[in-house]
Amino acid sequence: MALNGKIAVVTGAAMGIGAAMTEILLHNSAKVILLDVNDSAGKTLKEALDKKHGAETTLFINCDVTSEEQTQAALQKTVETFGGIDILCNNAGILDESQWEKTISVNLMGIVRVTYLALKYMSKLTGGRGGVIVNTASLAGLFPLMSCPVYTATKFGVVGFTRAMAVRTVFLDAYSLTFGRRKVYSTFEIIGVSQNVRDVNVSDGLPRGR
Ligand SMILES: NC(=O)c1ccc[n+]([C@@H]2O[C@H](COP(=O)([O-])OP(=O)(O)OC[C@H]3O[C@@H](n4cnc5c(N)ncnc54)[C@H](O)[C@@H]3O)[C@@H](O)[C@H]2O)c1
Ligand SMILES: CC[C@@H](O)/C=C/C=C\C[C@@H](O)/C=C/C=C/C=C\[C@@H](O)CCCC(=O)O
Repeated sequence: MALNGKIAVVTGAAMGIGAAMTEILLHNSAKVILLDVNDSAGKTLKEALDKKHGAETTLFINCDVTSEEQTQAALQKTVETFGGIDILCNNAGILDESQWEKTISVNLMGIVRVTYLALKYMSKLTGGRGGVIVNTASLAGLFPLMSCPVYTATKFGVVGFTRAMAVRTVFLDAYSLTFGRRKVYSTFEIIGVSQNVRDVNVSDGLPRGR
């Protein structure tokens, strides 16, 4: 996907990997909506990005991905402001074994929540223009870290959810098509593991890899 002109939502964008994703997207002429629960860090980064890339290229929205209401409002404001969503980077995450319920709520439930709410705007099945969803997992989603079992569980969950959604989306797209040859793109990528499901050739209605 060419990034220039695309509208990208990044969760946990105020610092760390999310801030780095934001810089790369802006460097490639995408517009970025930064969602983060840390209001001061988000506003500070927005000020710096305004000077570097121009104020019209970003929007910071204070948003807790554990809140359905805040997430829905942030995505709605994104679409009202920029006209749609092409890219979703589900990046927000914490590592805190002493707060295991919060860890599950942010790392796994947060990604499911933002994905499902964003698909209402992104999916071609509901009037969207399609796009890409990138979920940040971890090596801890591929093999267990004995030092952080709950974090590990959330990241295994992210990997599983992402892989299942990648196949499901292509499958649904394939079945929503009239039979015939048409390219269907659906790419869900995980940091560390890339699950690309694309270029599905639909003939008998069953998706076939290239
Ligand atoms: N740093 C690493 O070594 C590493 C390795 C593998 C995977 N990861 C994953 O990368 C992602 C980012 O990690 P990081 O190292 O940049 O962490 P970080 O702590 O630097 O940044 C995380 C950001 O997410 C935000 N955030 C936390 N809870 C939130 C919530 N409920 N709603 C909205 N925003 C919230 C924080 O405010 C912060 O700005 C995480 O999912 C993490 O699990 C990190
Ligand atoms: C999520 C908040 C962020 O700021 C901190 C992230 C820190 C680590 C993230 C994790 O996804 C990556 C872990 C990778 C570990 C890789 C190899 C060894 O360190 C494994 C050590 C064995 C163990 O700790 O059990």
